[in-house]
Amino acid sequence: MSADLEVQKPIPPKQSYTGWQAALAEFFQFDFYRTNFKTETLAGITTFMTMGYILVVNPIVLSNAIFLQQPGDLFSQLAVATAVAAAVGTFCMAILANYPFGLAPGMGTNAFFAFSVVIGLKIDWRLALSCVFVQGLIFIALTFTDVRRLLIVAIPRSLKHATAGGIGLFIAYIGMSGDVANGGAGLIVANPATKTAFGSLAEPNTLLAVAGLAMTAGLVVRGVRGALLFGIFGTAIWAWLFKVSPPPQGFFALPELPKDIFGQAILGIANLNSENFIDWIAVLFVFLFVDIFDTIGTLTGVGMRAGYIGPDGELPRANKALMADAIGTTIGPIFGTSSVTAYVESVAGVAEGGRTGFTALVVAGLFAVSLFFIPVFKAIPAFATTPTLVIVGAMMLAEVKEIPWDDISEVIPAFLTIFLIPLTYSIAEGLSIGFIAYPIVKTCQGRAKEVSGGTWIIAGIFVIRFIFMSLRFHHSAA
Ligand SMILES: Nc1nc2[nH]cnc2c(=O)[nH]1
Repeated sequence: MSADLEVQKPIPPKQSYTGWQAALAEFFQFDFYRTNFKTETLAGITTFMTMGYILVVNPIVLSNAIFLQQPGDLFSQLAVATAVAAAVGTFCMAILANYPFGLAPGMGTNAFFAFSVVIGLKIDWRLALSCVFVQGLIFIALTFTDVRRLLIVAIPRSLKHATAGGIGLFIAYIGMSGDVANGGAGLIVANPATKTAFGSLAEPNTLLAVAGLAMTAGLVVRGVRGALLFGIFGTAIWAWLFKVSPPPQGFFALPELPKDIFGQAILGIANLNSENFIDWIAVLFVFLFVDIFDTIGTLTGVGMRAGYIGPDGELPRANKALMADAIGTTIGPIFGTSSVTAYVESVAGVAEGGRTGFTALVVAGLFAVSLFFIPVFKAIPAFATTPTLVIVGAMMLAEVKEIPWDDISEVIPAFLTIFLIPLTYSIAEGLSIGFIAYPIVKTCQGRAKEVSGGTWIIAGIFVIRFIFMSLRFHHSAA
């Protein structure tokens, strides 16, 4: 990222720990990454705070589709399923891959699950969960075959930078476009004539999000440690003091075990019959595609920001990171939630200095603990995370400076990727359009030889997928 946007932080000196702290520091390679417990813990809390909204939003989305008598009646069980899936996936990321990435059910696929698959295609929610489960198993198998690592290598370098930049816009868009009715900032709102428009500063959520942004930006530019986290808590406290959103109504609450959903993903396979089989397979491939490319896009984009991607374009330990994601995706539906993915919000912790799996361990621990403190997390309004998401988005966008802007054959695919990731609300869609454009533009310029075999193959698969999707779903997936 560019030096003028970077929050300049001194590199912490090597630490000398003893006992269990030394063992942990060695396991997570603190010396190699020049980090320490304080930085990693702060980073973990920051990432968790920016992701925490999923504990409330995911159950809201899924409870439109997963219910017994009426929508919403399994909300509490879905909240527990969300926390367990996020904790397990993130824990695997910490232990297997030593990366500071938080994982949770993705916001793209949960809406696709609820509105397109269960409500639109009328596939029973148990059967839809079985789809996610089987997709997770295929994901694990693919990781063993090394296919996914090869996919990462096949992404042209300019598209990797473009994905990082696109994620920057995406994360800021997530932060600004949350619905006021759900505690969001409402800075960008839906508009029937123009699709989107500027919200209203007469809305208290919006006004406080803007004030929080000014405060957080002030802290960040002055290089205050923990600025992003202060931004979240500061904005939330203002919201409570000004009675814009209610303060925590309690502290501790025993979680409701997901007894009505647990295991349905496996039992649900029994509902498969000759009538729904084709749709089930089609949905399975959509989940698989979105999950693989969302994860790869996120790992590459956030990995670039954290400085893991070397000049060879490879992400070290990619297969382990992908395996953590695949395990999360396989376990999630057993508890009752849609695919788990590496979260773009992880970049907030990276911006706070988080570099190792210890950051992820803190995130996983907080997700596990959150099971008992749902009232507190429920009280932090989504708009309190807007300042952090916007500032981190600005930091990530700086990645696009690495794109060779004077070479139009690199610029067109890169631009399409940057532009479409936020506007389609999908890293996978933005990346796939860039992938298709890349060989086309290069060939038109007479430079087809510069395109690797892997890029041609993936672009071909994407073309087939788009044709298939438009025939089967009439609209794009998550
Ligand atoms: N990568 C990623 N990050 C997210 N953050 C919120 N939703 C998503 C998602 O679907 N994918």
